[in-house]
Amino acid sequence: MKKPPFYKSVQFTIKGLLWILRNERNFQIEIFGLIINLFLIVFFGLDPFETCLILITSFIVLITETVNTCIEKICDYIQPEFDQRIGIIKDLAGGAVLLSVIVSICVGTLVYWPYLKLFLY
Ligand SMILES: Nc1ncnc2c1ncn2[C@@H]1O[C@H](COP(=O)(O)OP(=O)(O)OP(=O)(O)O)[C@@H](O)[C@H]1O
Repeated sequence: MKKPPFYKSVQFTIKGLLWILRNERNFQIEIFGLIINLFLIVFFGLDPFETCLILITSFIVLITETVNTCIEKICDYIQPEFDQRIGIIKDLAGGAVLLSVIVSICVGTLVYWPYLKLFLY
């Protein structure tokens, strides 16, 4: 198959991201989380290092969710019936999302806590 031009490849990837945004509830929730983080970054005036930490961990969650959805789609395509091996593959992919969410909560707590303390007391 002939390789599409670069701008076409970019169009395909944007199509993929729009698809996941329209169809996957977890991805929508995580995008909402990113929007809240963007608001908090501006509200608390985080420094560049803290901003990078929050953005990197937020995007790691979105990336793992995208890969998880991709793995689920492949699994459903190759084995629509119940299969224990498919079950463990999907559980592992879901586990990767959970790990990324845990690290983003830890980083978020460490970064925001000093600002929250100042804001509350
Ligand atoms: N074909 C299958 N065979 C065996 N177990 C399956 C199969 N499909 C799904 N499962 C089990 O059900 C769980 C949920 O799978 P499903 O495809 O519904 O993902 P989901 O609910 O959309 O997950 P996520 O919230 O991560 O998007 C899997 O983690 C797995 O344990």
